[in-house]
Amino acid sequence: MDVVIEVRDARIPLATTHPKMDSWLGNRRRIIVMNREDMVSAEDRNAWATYFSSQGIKVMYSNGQLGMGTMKLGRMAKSVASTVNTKRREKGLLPRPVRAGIVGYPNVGKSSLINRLLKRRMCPAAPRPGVTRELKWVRFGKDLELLDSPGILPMRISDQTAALKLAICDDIGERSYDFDDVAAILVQLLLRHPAVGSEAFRKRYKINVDSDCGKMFVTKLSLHLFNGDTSQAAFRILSDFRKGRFGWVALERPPT
Ligand SMILES: Nc1nc2c(ncn2[C@@H]2O[C@H](COP(=O)(O)OP(=O)(O)OP(=O)(O)O)[C@@H](O)[C@H]2O)c(=O)[nH]1
Repeated sequence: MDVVIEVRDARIPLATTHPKMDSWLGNRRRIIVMNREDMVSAEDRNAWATYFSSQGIKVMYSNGQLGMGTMKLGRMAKSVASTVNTKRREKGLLPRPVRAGIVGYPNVGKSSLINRLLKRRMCPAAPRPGVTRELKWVRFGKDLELLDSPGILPMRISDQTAALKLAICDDIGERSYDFDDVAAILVQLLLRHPAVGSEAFRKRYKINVDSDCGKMFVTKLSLHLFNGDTSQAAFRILSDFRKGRFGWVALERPPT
């Protein structure tokens, strides 16, 4: 690969980068794509753009579902890797297409981005993690080749908070977590979130939040709506968050 396009979930840009990514990159150029731009606020987008530019990292936003940002991504990949062909020409070799590898965690939108860029359904995309199962090169025009890859996760996610955020954002398979626990943590995160808070919960579910304990709220909601079935209550909270019913908010802010 001449350039690595690392796709992240804009709601959790830190939890969706592989801890070994920097060492794998070596001298390769990298573009970070913050996909799911529609699922965060303009304020979140600006904060992260400022953070990455202060680190000298090229970053762009995209919406893999609607195709926003994909043409820019194609152009950016070609320009970032243009030195490949300059070097080939110097050696008397014919130019070849730039090879861009698209990598990232499961379900962040890699295949959707490629399909949108190619305007064809070349790579399977679905609303669940683990759909892409093999490496696949696809050609875009005469001077760019893209490699779609299966979502990669560390063998063990040592950072439990990151693991919980992946579960909240549906970026890891449902079988690997407990809905009740994950929903309880989500409640806690949203109660503390400046753009959400307890009022959003009161309005949505017509019950008061008595404490900042997420588990207590899941239990209370289960009694209010689901005859005490906490799994159903947990599922409702998670799916409301994923549908933007608490507003489109990022769960991570740039480090200060
Ligand atoms: N709202 C929204 N949904 C998106 C966006 N990009 C992709 N999706 C949806 O997210 C789901 C996952 O997208 P995929 O393209 O299959 O993700 P992937 O990274 O290739 O997933 P794996 O095959 O598991 O590695 C699909 O239902 C897409 O329609 C986006 O920018 N916004």
